[in-house]
Amino acid sequence: MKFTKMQGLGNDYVYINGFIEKIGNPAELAVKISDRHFGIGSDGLILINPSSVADFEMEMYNADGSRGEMCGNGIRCVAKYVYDYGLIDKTQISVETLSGIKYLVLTVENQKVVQVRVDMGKPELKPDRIPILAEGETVINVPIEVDGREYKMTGVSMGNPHVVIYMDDIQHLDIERIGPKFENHECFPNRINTEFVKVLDRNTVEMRVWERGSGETLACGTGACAVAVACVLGGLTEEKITVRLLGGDLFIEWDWEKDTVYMTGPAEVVFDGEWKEEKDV
Ligand SMILES: N[C@@H](CCC[C@H](N)C(=O)O)C(=O)O
Repeated sequence: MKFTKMQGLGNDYVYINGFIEKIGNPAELAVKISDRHFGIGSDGLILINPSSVADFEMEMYNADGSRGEMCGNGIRCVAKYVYDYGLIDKTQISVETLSGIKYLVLTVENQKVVQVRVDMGKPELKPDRIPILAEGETVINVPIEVDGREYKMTGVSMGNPHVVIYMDDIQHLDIERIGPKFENHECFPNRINTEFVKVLDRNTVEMRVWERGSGETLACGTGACAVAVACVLGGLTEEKITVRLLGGDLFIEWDWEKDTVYMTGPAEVVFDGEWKEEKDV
């Protein structure tokens, strides 16, 4: 089975061309290939499939085999894959995801995609699946107790669920300890992605992320969008911001008039490879 490993700001996935390869059990394969010692090593698996409603479909799995509705860094890499490997020659494409169809604009240099701008769609402020809230309530600075300490969380769904937590010091945060406690908190029966954020100025924030199903990653595109929305709602930043992640910067804009969030960032190929027959699932 042929694959391509790609990364967007260090958020790395194994990509499989679903036009050619047929995968019997993608969730199981995601767990095997993501293993950084016994597999290829990645934050998860992404299948690029035919679609009847868009140019392509993105089918995304986290490292633990769970399904993600959307993946911001992943969808930029899908765009690079389909253009660079000759599946399409347009620089404006559509991709079907579990959270709807996304529209992407590709920047091409020397016949290769170097950057992608994604219309990530409308942020949902009504939190999905947070039992502590009454019907219709939004999650803006709502208290939550985690590991014996009270935090204030802002919940934003970018197709997948996120909570944003502000902190003065994210560098020394013990994310391996606190991340799973948010992810598996009783408030989130479907688990959650958590962004720990320090606001630097009105146009710049830095964040670390604990992703549902993958743990700490170097970047999260949907997470960066959720952070931008939360910061605007909290009066902390302008609508256009740079989000500094461990793997590099993303440029996020919440366009009020269109009520959509744009994410712009890079996408890179790491290597092509072949998964050995005897390991197939
Ligand atoms: N890294 C992604 C998000 C991947 C899915 C997430 N872990 C979930 O389960 O919702 C991104 O760049 O958006």
